[in-house]
Amino acid sequence: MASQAPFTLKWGIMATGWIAEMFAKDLLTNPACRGVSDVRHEVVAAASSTSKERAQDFLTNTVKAPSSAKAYGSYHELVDDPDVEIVYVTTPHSHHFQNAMLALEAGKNVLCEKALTVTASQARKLVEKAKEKNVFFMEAVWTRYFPLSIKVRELVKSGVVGPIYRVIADLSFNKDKPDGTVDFADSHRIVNMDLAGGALLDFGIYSLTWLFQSLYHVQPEQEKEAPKVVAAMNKYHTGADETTSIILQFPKHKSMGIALASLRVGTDVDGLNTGGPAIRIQGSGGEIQVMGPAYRPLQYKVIKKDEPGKVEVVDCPIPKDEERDWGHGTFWEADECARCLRDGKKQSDTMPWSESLVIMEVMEEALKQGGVTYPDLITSDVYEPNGALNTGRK
Ligand SMILES: NC(=O)C1=CN([C@@H]2O[C@H](COP(=O)(O)OP(=O)(O)OC[C@H]3O[C@@H](n4cnc5c(N)ncnc54)[C@H](OP(=O)(O)O)[C@@H]3O)[C@@H](O)[C@H]2O)C=CC1
Ligand SMILES: O=C1OC[C@@H](O)[C@H](O)[C@H]1O
Repeated sequence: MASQAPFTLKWGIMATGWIAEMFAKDLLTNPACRGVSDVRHEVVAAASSTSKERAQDFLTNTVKAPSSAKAYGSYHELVDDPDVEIVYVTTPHSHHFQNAMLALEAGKNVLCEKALTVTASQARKLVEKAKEKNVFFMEAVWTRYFPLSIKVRELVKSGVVGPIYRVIADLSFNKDKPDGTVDFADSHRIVNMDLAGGALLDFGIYSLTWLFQSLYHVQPEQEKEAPKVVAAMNKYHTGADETTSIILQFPKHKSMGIALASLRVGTDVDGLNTGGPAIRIQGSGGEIQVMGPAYRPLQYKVIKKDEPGKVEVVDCPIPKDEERDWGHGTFWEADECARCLRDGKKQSDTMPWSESLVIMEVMEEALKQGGVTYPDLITSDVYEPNGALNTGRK
């Protein structure tokens, strides 16, 4: 019997920074290397707000896209390209609302990097626009699509360690310097308030992802309970949060989660994971541990209360395309986008709009309690197609 041709999704990459490179290279890997045959990807265009030359260099030299891929010197041109079926928004958090709206307004499907937006209101407006335009829209929380995450969600649902009552998740990097600063220039997007920097929106979202994956997402729809939030933040001299701790309480489910993020201490103390798991999913009958980093986990362990000393260790390596010498792990979320589009779905069941919105509400509340206030330009939910965030750097 002849096998069906794979569904092909044609991508346009908006911006040419670090994650754009990781993702575009993943798109260009052979899906067979990860055992996928039903979908495939093409990079048909990339745009840089800096210059067309930068976009061309990105396509030709950085990611080695086919020569037919088009380079644009503006985000506007990218979203107007009829060959582009889905736009991947890879700008700093500050820009996501305006850039994703630009693409949605043009009728494009959109995969938008995390954190989805700076405010919950911005996220709601994007969801409304996706609905109005009848297009696919998803927050790029790639970790959720890892086979490891899928397996851990299954384990949680199966009750292998009993009902889950507590989850502790940490994504922190020790960037502490003896002079009291951290190892990022004040202009760097991770600490720059104009770019919505800070530990929460950059790292903490992954800690929250693990809380939400194992305490919220797995709950039946009719039982879903938005958490109560208690948060504390220490602020860096730029005004961004440098160490953030959030407690989420789900009283109806008798469960709690603790999400941690810091630029001063590291989850992985010595680079060898000697410090233990980044994530502990604790049930009455045992615990599932995930070795970090939280965004790209490669191993989990199951420890049961009634089997003392016995630890099931499962490695989940990221497959590599040997020919392209590449495999970062973002291809699984790309495959999800392709399958959703193939199947006519406008949102992903694994990262539904409703959950992105609840997470944005949680982060907004945490920022409020922590006293972090971002500039008006980047918290506005008024779409400005020709504003600075859509047309070039301020
Ligand atoms: N999923 C993941 O694992 C990761 C996700 N991220 C997320 O991706 C997004 C981008 O992060 P990352 O790639 O590390 O960031 P980079 O700074 O490396 O790239 C961001 C790009 O955005 C464009 N840009 C437009 N306006 C500005 C501006 N005012 N200042 C800086 N850049 C601007 C630039 O591209 P150009 O000049 O071409 O327009 C720039 O190269 C963030 O939301 C981040 O949270 C980041 C790292 C990993
Ligand atoms: O999303 C991310 O994951 C990896 C981190 O290094 C990066 O800063 C962050 O944006």
